[in-house]
Amino acid sequence: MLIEFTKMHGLGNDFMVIDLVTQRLHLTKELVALLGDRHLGIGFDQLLIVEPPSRPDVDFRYRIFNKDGSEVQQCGNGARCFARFVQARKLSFKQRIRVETASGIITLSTDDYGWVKVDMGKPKFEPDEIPFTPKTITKVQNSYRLNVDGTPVTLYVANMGNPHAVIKVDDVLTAEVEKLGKAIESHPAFPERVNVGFMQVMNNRHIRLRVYERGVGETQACGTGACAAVATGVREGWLDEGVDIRAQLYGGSLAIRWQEGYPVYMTGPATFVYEGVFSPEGLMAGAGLKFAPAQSSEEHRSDEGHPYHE
Ligand SMILES: N[C@H](CCC[C@H](N)C(=O)O)C(=O)O
Repeated sequence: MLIEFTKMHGLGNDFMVIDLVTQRLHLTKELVALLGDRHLGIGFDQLLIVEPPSRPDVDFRYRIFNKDGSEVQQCGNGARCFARFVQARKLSFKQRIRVETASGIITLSTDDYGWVKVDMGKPKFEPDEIPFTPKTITKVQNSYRLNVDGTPVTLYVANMGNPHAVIKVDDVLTAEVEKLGKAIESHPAFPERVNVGFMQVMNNRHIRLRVYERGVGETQACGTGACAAVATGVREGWLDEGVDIRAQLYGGSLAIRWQEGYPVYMTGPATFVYEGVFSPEGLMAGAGLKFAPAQSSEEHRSDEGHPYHE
């Protein structure tokens, strides 16, 4: 059995995108991790799955898996690629697409120049909404002091459907992204782990950002990370509210806009790289793993079930 896929990226945050509307695939954590392996598989930061909607008021279901095989609630750069993918595969002829994700519904709007604007929903900042559950909460205004391997770190927390920690730094180029990012990503204070953003405020309309992503490591760009960072900056008065803020990442810039009480809007590009096919049986056999083909249309959900809140 061969499965068609498309390789895409959003500012260098790279994805494998699979249409499970017209194809069937039995997704397991092992198969996802194998597909994400840049030597044994295709290689990606995240795997994006397009599924039929489970409710009449949306166009598709959008599922996201990190390269470590973990299924997560949201992926901003991926959402832009999702919109361009479903149009290219003629799964939708709409310019405004509503998709359900594990963290709720988002709306994707494409223009004639290849850019995509996404309503990413409203940010949440309360610890239990992240979730952020340190043994003792040391709060200074909206920031928290967290002991990271003996070093006190000041961070902000935000949920964009997925959990984010945001650290304000003087210079992203000298920030200890790998060391601190790794330690905070799996810190016990974040029971679902966390994406860790390092934000340098250039001026009230421009930030530089690096993100150590949950389940991946540092990526070239992170859409939800940019949304979490800008929302934090607006809330702290470092950034202007209600206007496009330039979020400059290694892979390029996104336009992020937010003001209290409204969703975060993210606008940016989505890029096609190549199309291909793969054999799940061949891939798993090559890695010494057994592949069980999908039995029924329900079978292509991941073994662990899905984190959908019906
Ligand atoms: N790269 C993605 C974020 C993926 C988030 C994932 N790493 C998680 O575990 O939440 C983005 O553009 O928003």
